[in-house]
Amino acid sequence: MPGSTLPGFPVLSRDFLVLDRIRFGYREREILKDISLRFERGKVVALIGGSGCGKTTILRLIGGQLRPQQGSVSFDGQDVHKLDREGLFALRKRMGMLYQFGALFTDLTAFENVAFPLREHTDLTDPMIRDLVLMKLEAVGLRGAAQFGISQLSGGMARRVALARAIALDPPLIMYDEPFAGLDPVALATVANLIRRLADSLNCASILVSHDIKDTFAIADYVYLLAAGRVAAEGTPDELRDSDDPNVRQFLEGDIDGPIAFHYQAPPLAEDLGLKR
Ligand SMILES: Nc1ncnc2c1ncn2[C@@H]1O[C@H](COP(=O)(O)OP(=O)(O)OP(=O)(O)O)[C@@H](O)[C@H]1O
Repeated sequence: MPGSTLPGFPVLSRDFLVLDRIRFGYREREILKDISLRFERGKVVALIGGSGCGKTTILRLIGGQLRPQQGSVSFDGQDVHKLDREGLFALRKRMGMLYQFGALFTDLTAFENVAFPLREHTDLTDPMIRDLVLMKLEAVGLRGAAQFGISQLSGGMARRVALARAIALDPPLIMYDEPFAGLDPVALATVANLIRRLADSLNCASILVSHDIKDTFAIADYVYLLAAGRVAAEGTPDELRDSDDPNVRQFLEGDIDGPIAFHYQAPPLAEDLGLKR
């Protein structure tokens, strides 16, 4: 029964997380005009698009930090923007988030960083928390670094600790906002590989926001290319690579000239310089 929302039936397949005809603007500035996206468990879905096209905004709409002016976000059968405070709190526990540059607590050890959400959101005993933390650190290959301070970790290791923290509560959804930023090629490939492995082993829906096309395409099952507030193209990495769509070609080839605008929306230059009569 695909997409069932009957009580007791888990929401299946492509309907696990659905953004339906979302329109959103910050005050009068419209960022998303008409965005529909679907995500399923066990799949890595990439959101790509030029800087400022609204990728992070979409993650914040999914997490309920922002409210769309039109359209809806349905997460595991629940309308995110119809939940009350407690409902939202419970929902966010089910969404793991890996922020750009990891955002770890620098005064805590790797172990304590991963333990933090468990202490915050569960009543588990200390021995249980200890075992869970060690298992999460093991999953990212860093059990041996559990007692390291954050300053003792390399950039790639810190990102992996942040990943262990993001999966501490076994979320069915993980959102990655620029997880590769600032990593060297080897650390980047390690983190990319982990994102893929975690999607497979935890069967979680994974949303990957990244500018790194090569590594994103290597692990993604499906890709949405956003431009001008809409989905400009979508498909598997292979389909997009073979696409003749000018938006796709411009983005994949990094051309300055093309349908994706270089200029942030502004009044005519002459007007700003006071030259307009
Ligand atoms: N709190 C805010 N108030 C007003 N405008 C905002 C706010 N946050 C973001 N914006 C604007 O909304 C647009 C989309 O921002 P967003 O961060 O979602 O883009 P993005 O695609 O994630 O960009 P990047 O790839 O550079 O991280 C940008 O033009 C940004 O300036």
